Amino acid sequence: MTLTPVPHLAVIVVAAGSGTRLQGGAPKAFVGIDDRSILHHALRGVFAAMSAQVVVVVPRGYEGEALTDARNAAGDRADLFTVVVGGATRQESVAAGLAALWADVEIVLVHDAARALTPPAVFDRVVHAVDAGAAAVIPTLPVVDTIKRVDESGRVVGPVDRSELAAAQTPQGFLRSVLEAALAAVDADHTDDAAAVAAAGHAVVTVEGDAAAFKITTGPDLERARALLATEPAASVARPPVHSAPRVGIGTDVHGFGGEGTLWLAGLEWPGEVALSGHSDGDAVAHSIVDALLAAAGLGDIGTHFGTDRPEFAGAHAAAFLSHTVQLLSDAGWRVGNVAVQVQARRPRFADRRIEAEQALSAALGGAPVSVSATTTDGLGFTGRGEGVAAFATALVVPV
Ligand SMILES: Nc1ccn([C@@H]2O[C@H](COP(=O)(O)OP(=O)(O)OP(=O)(O)O)[C@@H](O)[C@H]2O)c(=O)n1
Ligand SMILES: C[C@](O)(CO)[C@H](O)COP(=O)(O)O
Repeated sequence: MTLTPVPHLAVIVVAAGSGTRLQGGAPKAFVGIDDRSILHHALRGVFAAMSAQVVVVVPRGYEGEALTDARNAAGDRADLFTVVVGGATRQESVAAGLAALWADVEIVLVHDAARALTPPAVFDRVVHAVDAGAAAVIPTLPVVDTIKRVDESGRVVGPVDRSELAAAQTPQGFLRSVLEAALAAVDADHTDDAAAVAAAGHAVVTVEGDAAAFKITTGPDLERARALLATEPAASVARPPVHSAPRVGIGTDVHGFGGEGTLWLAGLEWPGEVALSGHSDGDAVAHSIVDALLAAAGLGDIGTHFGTDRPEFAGAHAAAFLSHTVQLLSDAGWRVGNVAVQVQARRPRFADRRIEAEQALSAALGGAPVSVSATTTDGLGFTGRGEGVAAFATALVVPV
């Protein structure tokens, strides 16, 4: 992973456009490329390229979705992003992003979410050019088509010398003071930030862009992005692990006796024992593990993913809960390190089946080590009176 070590740097990701040319059924940044949105892929690229404040500018009403995308892309760098509402034009959205910058930011990049597959190397080139002294830097590609000037009726009125043209991309990089002053003084709506800065009298320099930094504007552009991700995900866009360190989590669960059928606990059936009650099988041991894993990964808790509105988990056993949790973790870039769980119960007696329980839970977690311990509470409390079972779990998750 390339992490550009430039202090006082921020990236504004503008994602507040409506996508009228794409017609994707949602604001463009929230349209899916694969199972992830354009914004998610754009933010993954940004977080892969650098460690900096990231301001995400979105349409009103999409702040929640943007937070989820940003959280998934940022991994353990969630303290670095801010989500703000944009304006009616791209320029207004950039201004909204600028207003949210931390006080110590000196260099700012403005990046289109729509250029979702921009490689980290483009960010590097832009940042290094600003860091080396340029007030304004844009990545460009040469224009490859023959260009004509046409009139309103579509009739060609003359040639254009393409040798003096370049196609502008993003991220565009600026000294913060220069961009802020240019946008404060601007009296026209420009389609990119470099135009506003140039209108304010500053030189704009170019660095090499990249074909993969194309802007998803129309349906065929979206198809191109889909094809790139499907055929060469590693080459077309950086999809690195976004977490840099393991994390721990804690979970507890309690169920009372009084359910129907036989007891299920710690992933095992216990013939002859009274069942626990609950929406599922009442397996407090498995549920505490789910909570510990989700907490470790920052993915909420069991109610977030297995609420009573999920009929498929009614009566479900540990394996269903744990394997789905492993999938949620995997989607967010985590795998299970290990789990330790303690069960407090007068019955059932765990001594003879402790290893069997560890093996069942481990298998449901795809082989991660699970330690199970059990204790009574000397007759104290609801577990001591034999009214129910309590379980306490800790879990370690590690970056994939
Ligand atoms: N009011 C706006 C308009 C555009 N953008 C952002 O600016 C980038 C480039 O704009 P464009 O590709 O033109 O996006 P849209 O305006 O959404 O597309 P269209 O012009 O087809 O409606 C996009 O990431 C878009 O989300 C923005 O943040 N706020
Ligand atoms: C900023 C930009 O992506 C540079 O090419 C572009 O100007 C913005 O998109 P639009 O299609 O011109 O609105």
